[in-house]
Amino acid sequence: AYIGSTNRRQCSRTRCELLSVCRMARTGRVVLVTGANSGVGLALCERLLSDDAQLQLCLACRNEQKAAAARQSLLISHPKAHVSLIRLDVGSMRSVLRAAEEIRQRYNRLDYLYLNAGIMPSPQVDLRAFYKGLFSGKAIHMFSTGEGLLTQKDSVTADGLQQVFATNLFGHFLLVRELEPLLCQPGHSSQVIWTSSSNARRSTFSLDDLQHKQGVEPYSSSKYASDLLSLALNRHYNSQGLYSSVICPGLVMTNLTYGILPSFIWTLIMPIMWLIRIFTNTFTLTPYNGAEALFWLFKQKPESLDPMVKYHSLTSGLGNNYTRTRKMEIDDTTSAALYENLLEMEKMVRKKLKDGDVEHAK
Ligand SMILES: NC(=O)C1=CN([C@@H]2O[C@H](COP(=O)(O)OP(=O)(O)OC[C@H]3O[C@@H](n4cnc5c(N)ncnc54)[C@H](OP(=O)(O)O)[C@@H]3O)[C@@H](O)[C@H]2O)C=CC1
Ligand SMILES: CC(C)=CCC[C@@H](C)[C@H]1CC[C@H]2C3=C(CC[C@]12C)[C@@]1(C)CCC(=O)C[C@@H]1CC3
Repeated sequence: AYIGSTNRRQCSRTRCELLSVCRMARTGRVVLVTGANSGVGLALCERLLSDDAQLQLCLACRNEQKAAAARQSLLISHPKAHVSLIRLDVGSMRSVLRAAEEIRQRYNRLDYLYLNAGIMPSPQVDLRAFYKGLFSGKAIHMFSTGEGLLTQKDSVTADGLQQVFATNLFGHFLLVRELEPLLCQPGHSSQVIWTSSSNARRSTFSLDDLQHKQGVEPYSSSKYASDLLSLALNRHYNSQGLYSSVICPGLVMTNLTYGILPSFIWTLIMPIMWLIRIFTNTFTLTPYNGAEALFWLFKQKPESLDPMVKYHSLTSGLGNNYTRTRKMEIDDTTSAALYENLLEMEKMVRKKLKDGDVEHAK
């Protein structure tokens, strides 16, 4: 379903006016974005500040220098903006707990929590699968999802978790749990927005191997898990005013994709990608375009959102951005089972961290 466009049409004027009235009534909204120092996250911050100068924007990043540079660049275009920094390594559970404590001290509510930080370590492209895919009649599907083309090499974190799982999913889950008091406030609704992917695939995920220790597609598995988890969060927290959604930014040129192919190769094949964009619309290519669905959700009433769909940033052949929904291949039973498993894992991680503190104090 076509649901939005930045190239505004006449018919959407009334809706826009209504939205801006709502916006004025709620100034000073608090927005936290993880992985905000580059790529899609940073482009989102730019777009949010251009839309609402009153925002209290918090960039949650693991690298202080990169975060300070991102803040500086935002302040150059928006000198009066309220932009603060928080140190957060979502792959480290101790860092998540520390950052959450700091956030709870700084703010008394949170309106938007963008769970955007993500990694794809040591990606390998399967060239044979690529050539096969080109002539298989499924080329467009292959280009829009990357299905079957990529494998990654995962590692284990200091917490004993698989790095991709910890970063893309579990650290964010713990963050939501820790920020529950700010997100769930009586008479007030909040949005949690996950940057998922079209690469999320059911077949790469297993409840028996949540962390994807056994496979070679931890990225796809972690993104599918985020789709499931978003549904579970809706089931648990909608009654307390928290609404969760997932988006896909499309294929965007960022540090993540420069890890797949070097940036000069991407530059060389850019004309081919513009051509492919005519057929898929998923080649958003720039971080600004990729942030379209994240920005679109910022402007929606959370109660109107559908927990079963993914919101896709798309860019047409002529370069127009819009957001479109696609039904996800998820179900309540698997989603609830994942949620229960994550709660169990959370208990274990908390205990381990506490025991570690006691041991350290001895
Ligand atoms: N680019 C694409 O084509 C697509 C991207 N996505 C998703 O979009 C999201 C943003 O990625 P994108 O902008 O492309 O890539 P970038 O690499 O530019 O951005 C990723 C961000 O996540 C941060 N990050 C990574 N690990 C951690 C961590 N442990 N703790 C805190 N921050 C961390 C990075 O920080 P640092 O600079 O310190 O590494 C960076 O700011 C990701 O979730 C990705 O999976 C989804 C579909 C397609
Ligand atoms: C001619 C041309 C465009 C070649 C590139 C081939 C592949 C390297 C890409 C085709 C589809 C891409 C894709 C991704 C990575 C690069 C490709 C496999 C992602 C998996 C990157 C991360 C995501 O979250 C989704 C992307 C889907 C499409």
